[in-house]
Amino acid sequence: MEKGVICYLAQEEEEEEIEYDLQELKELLRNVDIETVATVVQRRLPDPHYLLGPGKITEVKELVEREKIQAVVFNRELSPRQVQALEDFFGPEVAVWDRTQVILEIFRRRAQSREGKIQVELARLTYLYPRLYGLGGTLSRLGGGVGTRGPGETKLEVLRRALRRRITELRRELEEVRASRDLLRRHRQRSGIPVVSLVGYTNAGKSTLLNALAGEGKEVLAEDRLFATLDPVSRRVILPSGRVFLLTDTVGFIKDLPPKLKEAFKATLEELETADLLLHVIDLTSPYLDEQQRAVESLLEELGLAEKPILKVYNKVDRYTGILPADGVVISALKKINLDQLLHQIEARLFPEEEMELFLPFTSLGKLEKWRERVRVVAEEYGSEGVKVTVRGRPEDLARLRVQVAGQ
Ligand SMILES: Nc1nc2c(ncn2[C@@H]2O[C@H](COP(=O)(O)OP(=O)(O)OP(=O)(O)O)[C@@H](O)[C@H]2O)c(=O)[nH]1
Ligand SMILES: [Mg+2]
Repeated sequence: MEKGVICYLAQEEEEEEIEYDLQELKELLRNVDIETVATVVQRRLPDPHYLLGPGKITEVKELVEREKIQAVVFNRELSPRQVQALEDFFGPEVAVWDRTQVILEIFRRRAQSREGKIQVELARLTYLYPRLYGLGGTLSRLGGGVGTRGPGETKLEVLRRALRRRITELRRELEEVRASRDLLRRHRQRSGIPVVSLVGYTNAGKSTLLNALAGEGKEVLAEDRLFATLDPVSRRVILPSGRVFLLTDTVGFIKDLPPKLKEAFKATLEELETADLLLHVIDLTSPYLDEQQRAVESLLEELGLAEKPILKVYNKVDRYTGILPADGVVISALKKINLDQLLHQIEARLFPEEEMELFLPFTSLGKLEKWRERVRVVAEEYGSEGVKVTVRGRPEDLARLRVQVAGQ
């Protein structure tokens, strides 16, 4: 682990929000092997050179030297000029990061599939492009691969051109990958299997739930790290009734996702458009449960998905002792608690019940008995020759009932 200091520039933020942001940024940093040993908060207008004020940033530098800190991390996106100025200020031994860069680095480490890798590289290059002033530490730290060093106008121009070319190339590749995925998706739609997508804040337990529902031998990566999942993964899940649906995992959401990343991950989130049902997985034990829930909801809204049927799934009840929420389903994906109820709810939403009216002569009334488990009688109206019953159940059960019991 490297040592890092977080520099937080606050303006309107309340104390509570600052605390939340700091926690989250610390968590993000843990994912790139940086341990936060100090945080510095300043409330002021952004300084054009150093983001924080000159006095404050000097204090930070003293701290960095005293504590032998290797990384200085800012909560806001730095402009190209600020990166340059800060790198000059702290010297070559110290890495200067902003939040976007941290998230990019996490994504880079996690990307597995072809599509995920392309998306991440695109996002990195797009982030990097305007920052190609000189060639400070940023470029080499971000991996480069487009040249090694050498300031000077011409070299810079060459580099920019190379970058532009690479970006165009990657966009084309991404189109290809997407096209083949569309094909896959169309196959799926034709097969008529309903699709359920897991959404939720990072670390809520989506991948764990996917594993728990899909059964043995088909595990996807689940670990106690943010953004464990970068690529959508689908598994077949069998309902108690024997019906099947596809369950799709997605990358975890996060508050204030940098716009560039949002664009880069569009393909992942596009997957959600074809979902018949979204399972919004919520970590009951998170002290930021409300913020996280809101972050997910507003992102869904931005993506035009707010109208989709959504089932809230409150997870990690095994570690929770507070008041249980009144809506949704409460489960533990890890300890497999209440998963049957969850499946039941999924089934009810994917295959809604219908109502049917039947006329039964008194002599046939007994036949209804053996159907009690599959359909429910919701109304009865007695006449002189028989009963008019209203039953609820799944469409195919109702159809069979009509034939067998009533012969109608
Ligand atoms: N105690 C407890 N821990 C859980 C439960 N479900 C998941 N976890 C833990 O929470 C952590 C995150 O789980 P993941 O399934 O990777 O979370 P995720 O939502 O897929 O995270 P991202 O892929 O980063 O978005 C892991 O350490 C899991 O073991 C649960 O029901 N109870
Ligand atoms: Mg996951």
